[in-house]
Amino acid sequence: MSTSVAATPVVVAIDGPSGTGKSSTSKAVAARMGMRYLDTGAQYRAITWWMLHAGVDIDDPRAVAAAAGKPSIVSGTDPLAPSITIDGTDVAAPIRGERVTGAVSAVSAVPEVRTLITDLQRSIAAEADGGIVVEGRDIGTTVLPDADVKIFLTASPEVRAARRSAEVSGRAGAPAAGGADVAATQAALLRRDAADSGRKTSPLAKAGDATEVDTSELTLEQVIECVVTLIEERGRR
Ligand SMILES: Nc1ncnc2c1ncn2[C@@H]1O[C@H](COP(=O)(O)OP(=O)(O)OP(=O)(O)O)[C@@H](O)[C@H]1O
Ligand SMILES: Nc1ccn([C@@H]2O[C@H](COP(=O)(O)O)[C@@H](O)[C@H]2O)c(=O)n1
Repeated sequence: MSTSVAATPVVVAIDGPSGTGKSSTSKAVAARMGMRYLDTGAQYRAITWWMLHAGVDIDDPRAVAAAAGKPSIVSGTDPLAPSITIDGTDVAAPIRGERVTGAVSAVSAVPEVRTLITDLQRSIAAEADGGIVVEGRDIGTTVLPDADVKIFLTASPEVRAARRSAEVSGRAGAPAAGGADVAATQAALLRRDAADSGRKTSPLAKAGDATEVDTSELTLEQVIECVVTLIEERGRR
C-alpha cells in the first residue's frame, strides 16, 4: 500500500456519472497520499437543501438564480472527516435524502448557481497546499481544466444500481433491496445522468485529456490503486 505524500501539490480531478465510485475512490486516494478532498456534489446538494428549506421554487430557474448568492457554504476537506455546512448548519446527512437527490439536477443546471459554486471550488483548490482530489461532473472540463491528473470513472448502470442498492439497504432502518428496488435505483441514476449530461452549462462530460477507468469489474481497492498509480506516474514526469 502506498503511503507517500505528494512531493509537490498535485491537483487531481475525478469526474463521472452517478454512483461510479467517485467519492469512495477520491476520499481513499486523498487520505493515502496526504492530500485534501473536495466533494463538489455535496456543495450542489447543500445549496439545493437550502433552496428547498427556504421555499424557493426549484423549477423556476430565475427564482433559483435570484436566491443563489444568499447562503454561505463551507466545505471541510479532510478526507477522513469531510464536512459541509450551509449558513452554519451541518447538512451532511439531510443532503443525502431522496428529496435533495431528486431536486439537485434542476438546481445545479442554473448558470448563476454554477458560477458561484465553481468560484468556491477554485478557491478551495488554490488553498490546498498539500494537493487536493476534487470529484464531480465538470472538474476536468470546467472547474480545474489545468488539473495535473484527470480521471473519468465509469461503470455499467447495472453494477452502479446494485452497488447503490446494497449501500442503501445496509443503512440502519432501510428496507432490504429487492429486484424492484435495484430497477428503481437504476432508473433514478440514469435520469440524473441524463439531466446532468444534457444541461447547457458545464454538463457532465469527460475531458479530452482524462483517463477513463471502467470500474465495473474492479474492486474498490483496485480502483484506488489504479488512481494512485496514475498520480505517481504523473509525479515522475
Ligand atoms: N469498485 C467498487 N467496487 C464495489 N463497490 C464500489 C466500488 N466503487 C464504489 N463502490 C460502492 O458503490 C457505491 C457508490 O459509490 P460512491 O458513492 O463512491 O459513488 P459516486 O460516484 O461518488 O456517487 P454519486 O455520484 O452518486 O455521489 C458505494 O456504496 C461504494 O461503496
Ligand atoms: N461538479 C459537479 C458535481 C455535482 N453536480 C450536481 O450535483 C449532483 C449531486 O452530485 P453527487 O456526486 O453528490 O451525486 C449531481 O447529480 C449534479 O446535478 C454538478 O452539477 N457538478
